[in-house]
Amino acid sequence: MAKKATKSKPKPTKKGLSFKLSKQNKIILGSLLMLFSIALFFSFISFYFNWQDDQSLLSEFKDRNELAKNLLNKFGASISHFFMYKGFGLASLIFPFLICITGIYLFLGLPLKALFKKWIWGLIFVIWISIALGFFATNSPLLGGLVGFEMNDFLQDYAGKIGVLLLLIFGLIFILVRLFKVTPEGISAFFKSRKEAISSEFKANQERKANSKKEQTEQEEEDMLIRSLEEDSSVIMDTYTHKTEIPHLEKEEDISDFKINTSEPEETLAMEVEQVIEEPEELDILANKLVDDFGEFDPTLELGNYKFPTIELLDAHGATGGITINQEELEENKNKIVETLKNYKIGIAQIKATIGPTVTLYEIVPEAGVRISKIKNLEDDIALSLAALGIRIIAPIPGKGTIGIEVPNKNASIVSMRSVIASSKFQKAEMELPIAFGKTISNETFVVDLAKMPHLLMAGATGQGKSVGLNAVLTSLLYKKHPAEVKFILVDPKKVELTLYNKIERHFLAKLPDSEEAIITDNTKVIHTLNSLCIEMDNRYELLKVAMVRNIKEYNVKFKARKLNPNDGHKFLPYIVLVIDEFADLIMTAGKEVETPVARLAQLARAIGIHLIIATQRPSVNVITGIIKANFPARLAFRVTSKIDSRTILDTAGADQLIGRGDMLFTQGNDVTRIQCAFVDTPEVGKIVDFIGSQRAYPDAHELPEYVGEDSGTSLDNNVSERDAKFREAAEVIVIAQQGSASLIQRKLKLGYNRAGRIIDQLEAAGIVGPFEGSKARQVYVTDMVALQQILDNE
Ligand SMILES: Nc1ncnc2c1ncn2[C@@H]1O[C@H](COP(=O)(O)OP(=O)(O)OP(=O)(O)O)[C@@H](O)[C@H]1O
Repeated sequence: MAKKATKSKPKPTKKGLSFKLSKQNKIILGSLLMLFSIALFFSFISFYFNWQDDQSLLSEFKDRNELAKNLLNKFGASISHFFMYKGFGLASLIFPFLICITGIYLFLGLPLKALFKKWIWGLIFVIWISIALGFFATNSPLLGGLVGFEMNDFLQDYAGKIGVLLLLIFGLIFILVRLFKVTPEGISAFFKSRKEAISSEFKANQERKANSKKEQTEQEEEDMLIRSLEEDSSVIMDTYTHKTEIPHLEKEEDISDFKINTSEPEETLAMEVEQVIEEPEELDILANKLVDDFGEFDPTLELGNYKFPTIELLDAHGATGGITINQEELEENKNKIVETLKNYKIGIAQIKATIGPTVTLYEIVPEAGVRISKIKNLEDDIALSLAALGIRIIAPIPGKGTIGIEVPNKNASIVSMRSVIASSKFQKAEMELPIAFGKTISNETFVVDLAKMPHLLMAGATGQGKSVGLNAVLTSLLYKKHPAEVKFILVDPKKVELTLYNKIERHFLAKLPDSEEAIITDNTKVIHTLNSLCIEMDNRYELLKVAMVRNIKEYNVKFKARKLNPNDGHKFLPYIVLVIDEFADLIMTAGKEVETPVARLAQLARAIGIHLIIATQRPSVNVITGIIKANFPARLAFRVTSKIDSRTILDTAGADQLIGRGDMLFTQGNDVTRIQCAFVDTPEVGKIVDFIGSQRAYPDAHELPEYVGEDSGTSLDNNVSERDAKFREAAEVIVIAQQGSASLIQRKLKLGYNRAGRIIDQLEAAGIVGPFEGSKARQVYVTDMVALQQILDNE
């Protein structure tokens, strides 16, 4: 018994040790334990058949001439004698299992915490079985071992036979309830579960498993019992003869051991709760199975052979050797800056130059006590003395504590699209919609994610590089994205800038269902398209809501993992990039009809993957209205003609001092970055679209939802019964305001744009408002409420 106590104690020691073991050592120790458990198992089994013959050899262990019959010879005979005879009898068979499991845990490097629990339960089982067998199989004490026999003896001295029986029953209940979680409800649920739905059937399965485990152990016990009964008579003899020789057992110790063991399961219960937490994941099993069977959904599969454009399609534009530094020019500019500042009594402590593709940045650290505003005020004077256009003073440079003076290089070098596309920064960019704009003043490739912007406002006077900038954006996306992942909607009122992209209509463009051309050049169609995009946005939001995700990225991940059923309307959602060139022209002709859906899209479309790029020549306040500006945090300015225009677009001056030809300022909120836009020529774009266009395409351009517009009033019929329920209210709003616009109805009556549009049509048909007049609001034909009342009453 004393030995038993030492046997149960090493476990925590082993556990503590294993934390220090290296992986290799764990594998070695694990294998050793597994093999040892096998040896133990076979020697135990063998012991039952040969113990009588081998017993006499135990004292002659060292004698090599004596051989035992046990499968593992004298070692097997001795260790089995110790465990089975002097220990726990048949219950000792649990030890090889426990040792084997320990070996497996170590071998596989599994956490040893759960193992501890197994050992505790294993020991409880060993003791309970040993006492139970000692109690019931009094005729064959070998079944319960010496421990079972002595424990019974001891307990019966105090509690009598009935007391021990009750104790055993209590032990059994304890094991069933704590380990197998058997409850009266559980038992009845088990029988009912076959008739219940699949979820409860799962629970029933667990119980069934638990029950079958129980049956298995009982079966084993029975088998062993039968086998031992066959050897019955001789066992009694020997056991009794030995009884008198049994050394005194340290019963107190054993009992206290038991107490420790029974108190441990309290801790292990908490771990069982974890299994319950895992259950909700069952919901994903179907999706995981689908992924296992068919792999993740691949949106690019339909155009599986699509080849991305190659870098050779782009020109190097002579800029092969990088920037050539003109030392003389640098020195000259530096001297001029120092002199000019000296004239105004501003001393310089330090000066440093960073050479960019178009401009060189001179960073100045002024002497102590010089006011920054003084230098900033001298901007024009410094520009004059440097005799250069495009001087920009940044005082101070954010995060640096220096003052920057940007001076244009005499010979600006072109930043080719090829160089920025080939840059590792762009190639390795893990962004949703990466755009390589060009290079910064410190000659770094500037790459941003359109999906994060999430919309872009571009402005610049004519001929300053806007169209090239738009092409750079589109080219970047064409080089990085598969046709399944992004779709463009191109609005080009000038009809010449973006026509080239017609060739990739069936790959990359999206259009309205009834339109022939994908590139939109007429204003009415722009309004239809914008409204159609609003419908698409609402549809996408609905899909996201059903899928319980927050944005398009999560939605597509879920869809790819086959967790969303296409039969429920789910589909892979490509990003949609709407590009509007000459937005000013559009606002001038269509006014609110354009502004409202654009503002709506800009406000809401970020999460569902619709991104807007709006370019304008005239960044005046009536083009870039407050509502549009507020929703376009990312702004890009090429050279503009006035400080006011610069303020309108960037909220700061500076864009008026740029030098043109792709020199631009970009801001995404606070900092303004000066960038030289990458240059991509029309022939290069031509080559790229030819390359893509010559490949297999989708049957048609990506189709946008249908939108029924409100443009022509000629075919409207004045059917009173089909009027909108809010018709009268809308008419009153229009007459009171004397302004016939759909957006007014939308705002006042809190209606969707489409419904407001339909009401306007009905008002036109009823003769209350005039026809569509582009940017202007419709004329209101009814002057006051009395007249309106008469019209409506006479109908
Ligand atoms: N990034 C650049 N690098 C070098 N040169 C450029 C760059 N961008 C534009 N240019 C030069 O400026 C010219 C005009 O550019 P672009 O056609 O893009 O101007 P724009 O602003 O679109 O003019 P518009 O508004 O009249 O269409 C180009 O033909 C080219 O020579």
